[in-house]
Amino acid sequence: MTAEIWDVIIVGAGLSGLSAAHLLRKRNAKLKMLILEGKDRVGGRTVTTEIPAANGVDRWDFGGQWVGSTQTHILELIKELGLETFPQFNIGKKVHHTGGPGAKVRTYRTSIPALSPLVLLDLTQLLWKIDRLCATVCVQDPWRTPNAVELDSMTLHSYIKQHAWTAELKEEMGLCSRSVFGMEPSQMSFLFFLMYAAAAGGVLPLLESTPGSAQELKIKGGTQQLSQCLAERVGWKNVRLGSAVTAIWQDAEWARVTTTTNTFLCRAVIVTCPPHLAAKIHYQPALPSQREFLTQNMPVGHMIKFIITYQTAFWKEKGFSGEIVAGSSSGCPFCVTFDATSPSGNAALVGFIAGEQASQWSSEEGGERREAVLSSLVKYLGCEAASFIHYEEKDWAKEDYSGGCPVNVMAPGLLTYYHPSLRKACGRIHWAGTETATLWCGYMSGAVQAGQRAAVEVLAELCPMALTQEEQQAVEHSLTVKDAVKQTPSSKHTYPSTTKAVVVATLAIGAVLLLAHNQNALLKVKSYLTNVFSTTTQNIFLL
Ligand SMILES: Cc1cc2nc3c(=O)[nH]c(=O)nc-3n(C[C@H](O)[C@H](O)[C@H](O)COP(=O)(O)OP(=O)(O)OC[C@H]3O[C@@H](n4cnc5c(N)ncnc54)[C@H](O)[C@@H]3O)c2cc1C
Repeated sequence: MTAEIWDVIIVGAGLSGLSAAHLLRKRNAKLKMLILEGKDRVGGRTVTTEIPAANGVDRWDFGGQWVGSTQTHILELIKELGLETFPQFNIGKKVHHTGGPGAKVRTYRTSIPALSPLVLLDLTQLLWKIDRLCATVCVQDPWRTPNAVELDSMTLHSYIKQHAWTAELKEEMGLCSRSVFGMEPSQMSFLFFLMYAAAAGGVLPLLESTPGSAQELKIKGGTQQLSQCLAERVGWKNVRLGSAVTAIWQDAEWARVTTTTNTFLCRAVIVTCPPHLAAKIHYQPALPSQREFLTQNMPVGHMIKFIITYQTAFWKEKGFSGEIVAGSSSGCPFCVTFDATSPSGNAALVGFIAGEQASQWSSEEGGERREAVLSSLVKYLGCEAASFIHYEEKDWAKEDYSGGCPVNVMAPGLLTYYHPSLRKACGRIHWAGTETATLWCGYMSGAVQAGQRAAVEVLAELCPMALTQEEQQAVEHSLTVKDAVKQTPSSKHTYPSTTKAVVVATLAIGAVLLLAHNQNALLKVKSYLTNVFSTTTQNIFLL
């Protein structure tokens, strides 16, 4: 069989692969470029599906959904493709249930969760510490972060255990980890968590649905349109669906890319699949052992996303926003829900079963999972929740060529010893995909940034004249630590002033409560102050 000859082959028609293709096409219309995709659709971890709703049918996202105002790469793409965004509805009471099934279900209206003053104090001190550490992280080269080896040798769980005082906050942090990564805090390196947060501008933007955060806006008509529009611009004839790449061979002249049915020759390859799937492709010659070790040890999260449509948004009528946050001890299968009413007014809720809850509920029958979700919704929002129009869910662990979501994380030790190989090209092979991004890594925006970066690398090899001066410099000189830190949006996001006020108030109340009633807590305060003192001293010496 004779092999087809192309200039560039891109593995994966998700946002990263199609963004790379789009940039290559814009810079050099003559480049012969082919995108090979394992699924029978474009979009990868974004998929928009039509389901029954109050006014007939409507479209909802079952993968990536929200964008935020600091996510410049995705926002520019949305604008370029002529798509529109609309804000996430978050007005009204939010429901919060942690502390065990018997604990009181609380409601609150601000961005500060309904926690006791003591837990709020604990939360504030923990976030403050983590955000200070985030500011020291070099996202581009995380192994250069001060104390990198120590930070990378612990998990998020061990850091929380050491630095959070209250059991409720520990549960709260588990919940956050589950809803952001689809993973438990014990499964990821603390330095990885810091890097991920730093790439988003801090911890708060990962969690809130306020300006600057990850859950601020949604795209009218759904996010899969981004990939469909990109495929249109690149040319559908250059996208081959149902074409999973199984092997990539390289020699001095060519890269040979094979699928189960075809072989292609090309001068450069961009691999955009998530690291655990990139590791399944056979490479000849073998990739450097650092790269192999890295990708074989980057587990992917587990999320089941569900949408439930209703005749009316009864929760809004009752003064609720639709946001429910429930800890694993509450007995609720999901960790979080939000209002998902469509721009055309079809009422819906969206929710996530994630981390250990996803692995537990994934093995149950679909009907049982649905009943458990509904009974929790009835408990938190009222009996109207039982009268739904349609329930639809997607278990991403069962999706071919994804095998989990939303992102791959790194176990302890990987960042300090193996991370340089994550983005470093191996001969003719360049690496993209959201996991390789330095801004909003793990998000759709990161996928676009990473695809564009890989396209620039390929242009530098195949047609350097197509690069801007800035791009040429970026390729020639890998960024310095200082520049990389400067690039992260961290300085843009500050704590809301209300949070600052709460810090002061809760510090005072918490201190009085602690000292007056609890000998054990007194010891914790002492150990905390000693810790702050020793960290400050250490930092002074590190300066
Ligand atoms: C449930 C869920 C919720 C999310 N929520 C958000 C959110 O609200 N906001 C946000 O910004 N992000 C969110 N994300 C993450 C976001 O969707 C991803 O970061 C982004 O889509 C990743 O794009 P990518 O191109 O890097 O990877 P992918 O989309 O995974 O693309 C890789 C492509 O490679 C293909 N592929 C894999 N192996 C092969 C092979 N061997 N041969 C050929 N093709 C192959 C895959 O089929 C896939 O199409 C969410 C994701 C999920 C699943």
